[in-house]
Amino acid sequence: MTTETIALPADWRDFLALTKPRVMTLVVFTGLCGMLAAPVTVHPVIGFTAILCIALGAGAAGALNQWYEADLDAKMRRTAGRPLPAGRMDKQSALHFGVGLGAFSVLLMGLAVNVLAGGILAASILFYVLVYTVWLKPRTPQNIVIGGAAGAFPPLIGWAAATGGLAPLPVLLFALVFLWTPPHFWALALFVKTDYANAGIPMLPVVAGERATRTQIGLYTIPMAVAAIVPWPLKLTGAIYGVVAIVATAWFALLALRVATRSTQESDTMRPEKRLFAFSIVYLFVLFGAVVVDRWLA
Ligand code: HEM
Ligand SMILES: CC(C)=CCC/C(C)=C/CC/C(C)=C/COP(=O)(O)OP(=O)(O)O
Repeated sequence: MTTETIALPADWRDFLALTKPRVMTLVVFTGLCGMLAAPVTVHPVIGFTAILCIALGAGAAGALNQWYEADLDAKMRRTAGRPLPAGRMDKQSALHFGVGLGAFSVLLMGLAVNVLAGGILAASILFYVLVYTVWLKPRTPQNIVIGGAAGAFPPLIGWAAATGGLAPLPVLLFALVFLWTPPHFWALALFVKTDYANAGIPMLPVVAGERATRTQIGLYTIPMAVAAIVPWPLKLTGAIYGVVAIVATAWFALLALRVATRSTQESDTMRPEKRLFAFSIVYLFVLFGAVVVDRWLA
């Protein structure tokens, strides 16, 4: 009899889980909206290929992140059930899958769509894996501020895929996701703080405490709101987007203000923090959807 853990064979669901499919839906949506916001008509085959490449590239980034962090993921309740820490997949398969998928997505984007879109896709995968996952995440609570740039690239990739160039609107959309990431993540970090502390990851609530994290959430919401609303006065979008952005941003700001100004009791349920985190996701879907509706209806 042996006491060794026998790894169960991974099936397609485990490979899908490696790509972090739920997070990636929003990544792909922002890329799609970046593409549809551009003032050109994209050939459907090129458009479909570009979106497929963003999805595969983002999936590759997620797989390489999980390959590198298998030991850390095993220490956190939220992530312990993932294919690698749960022993359903060996690390080499995850590495091969991530590298293969990433190379394929970048090559396909570069060859079938254009070199700029392929180049930014490659940069976002490398940024997420090397700059965020390997370098910053284990070292500094500013990890997600700088590393978060990786997740902000898709609107630029979508726009570049459609036009072969860049313009002020996708740059502002990049800024919006970039400035949105700290309130999005730190709201969650407040209620999964113990997980990060157990795994020894220096996330802001663990290192600087809850009070400082709440203040930072409030502070980042201000430039985020500016980036969200400013495309309208700059005439980069029309009034449909402007009104949606103002209403949704006001709502976001109220939830963020509640989180920023509150003191937490030990037994607290963290409801305002959970609401801000949940709304942060709806917020980006709504704003990016509004950019496209505005472009096509106005
Ligand atoms: C460094 C930046 C970011 C960090 C550290 C971060 C972290 C997280 C974490 C830990 C979760 C918890 C759920 C899970 O384990 O899947 C989550 C959920 C989510 N994140 Fe982020 N995130 C970041 C940036 C982004 C970006 C750029 C997007 C999309 C544009 C995004 C979209 C989402 C979505 C849609 C969910 C909900 C997933 C679900 O329903 O399970 N995140 N994020
Ligand atoms: C187009 C392209 C390549 C995009 C890259 C996508 C990207 C950077 C998404 C960022 C979102 C994300 C899952 C962060 C969490 O990482 P984490 O390691 O802190 O979360 P975890 O603890 O759940 O693993």
